[in-house]
Amino acid sequence: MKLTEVVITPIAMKDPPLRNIQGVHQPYALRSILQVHTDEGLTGLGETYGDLAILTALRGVGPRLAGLDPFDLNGLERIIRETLGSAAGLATHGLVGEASDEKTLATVLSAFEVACWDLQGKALGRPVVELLGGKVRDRVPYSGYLFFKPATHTPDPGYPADAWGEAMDAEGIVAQARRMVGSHGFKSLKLKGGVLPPQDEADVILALRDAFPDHPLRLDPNAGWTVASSVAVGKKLEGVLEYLEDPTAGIEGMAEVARQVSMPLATNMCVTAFSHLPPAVRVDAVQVVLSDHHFWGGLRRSRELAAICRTWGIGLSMHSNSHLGISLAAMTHLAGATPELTYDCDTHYPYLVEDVVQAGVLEFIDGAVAVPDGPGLGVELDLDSLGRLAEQYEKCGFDTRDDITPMLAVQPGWDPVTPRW
Ligand SMILES: O=C([O-])C(=O)C[C@H](O)[C@@H](O)C(=O)[O-]
Ligand SMILES: [Mg+2]
Repeated sequence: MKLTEVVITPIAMKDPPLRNIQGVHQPYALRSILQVHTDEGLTGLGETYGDLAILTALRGVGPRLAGLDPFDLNGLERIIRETLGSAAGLATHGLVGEASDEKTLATVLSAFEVACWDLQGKALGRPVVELLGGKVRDRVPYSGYLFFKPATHTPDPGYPADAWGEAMDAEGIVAQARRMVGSHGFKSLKLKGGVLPPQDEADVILALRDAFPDHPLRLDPNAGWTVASSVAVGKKLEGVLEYLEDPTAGIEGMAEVARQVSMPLATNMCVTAFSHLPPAVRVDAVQVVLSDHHFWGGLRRSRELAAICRTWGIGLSMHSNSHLGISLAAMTHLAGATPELTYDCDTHYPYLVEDVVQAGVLEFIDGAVAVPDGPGLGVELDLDSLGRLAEQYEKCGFDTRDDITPMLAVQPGWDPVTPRW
């Protein structure tokens, strides 16, 4: 089997005004959807960031893949490395640490690698989870991801407001959590912080603890705090959080906090590439790494990350950005075959109101998604929906994620500086 043609479609999907340290989500989140065709009539699917820089890099690689065997993942990496050359070092959005050549390569590789896994599974009539070694769990548990948010976007994007309403205080977040748990059955909760002053966010966590006495809780201010603030919150929430995620910036800063608080520290910001692991291990900066196949280089490399974490006694969790069903399917196959993943994975999926894959395969029951059992990723592209979201991309007026500009519309003069507190 040989690859013949790659079709890359940028899409825009409606996204609620979710707040974070960098500001607020734009009314549309951008993704790139890959269809990788073969001479045997099979099509492999991939999904990654939709930012123009990544889209351009993907488009540069696509035509170079003609003739490649989708089982030749080393060959895939070689071609991508050669093609990117000095185009590496592109900025990736989404609060996942600094850009680097290593990360650009990993991001571009991942998008095509997942499509190749999909093709391999389709060719063999086997789900991807079996190609990764088989299921270690039938259902993958996800955590309910809570966000501070206003009720509507500013300015009005011209479509009806999302169904979640405002959540800018403890009462709003507890109500959002009740709704998340009620509709999806999540058994753990993560609060995106970096929005209110740290002690207020700690109080929101305490309110969640009262409302959900048995749910493991996480708080993630995306490196918005100083070491001193991080330690103060860490002490206040001792015994309350299952982990504190990226309270402060950098390996050294995280190590300083880790020395003074009792709960594990987790990251998807200071350890986001293999080269970050040795310095982080040396100073015991993080006790949990959030994997993310989109920027760690795909499913194979995510398994390598899992092995390194196992070796060094580091816990493994999973990060997400706003994503569609192809990504959720890939995350679920990967987690389904990765025993080291002992924490519930993150997902933004409950905020999604439109998808490019058929309904009914990826459902949250008791907070978990069953590993799809169809060949490959087990999801099919809905071409009508893809066309509609592609049209939305053309009209939406964005080609790159930017949380700062819409925040300035909400609050003129707002200062994006970090650490903020
Ligand atoms: O765990 C994280 O750091 C994230 O999920 C990063 C994302 O960019 C999130 O903060 C968001 O979507 O606003
Ligand atoms: Mg995080």
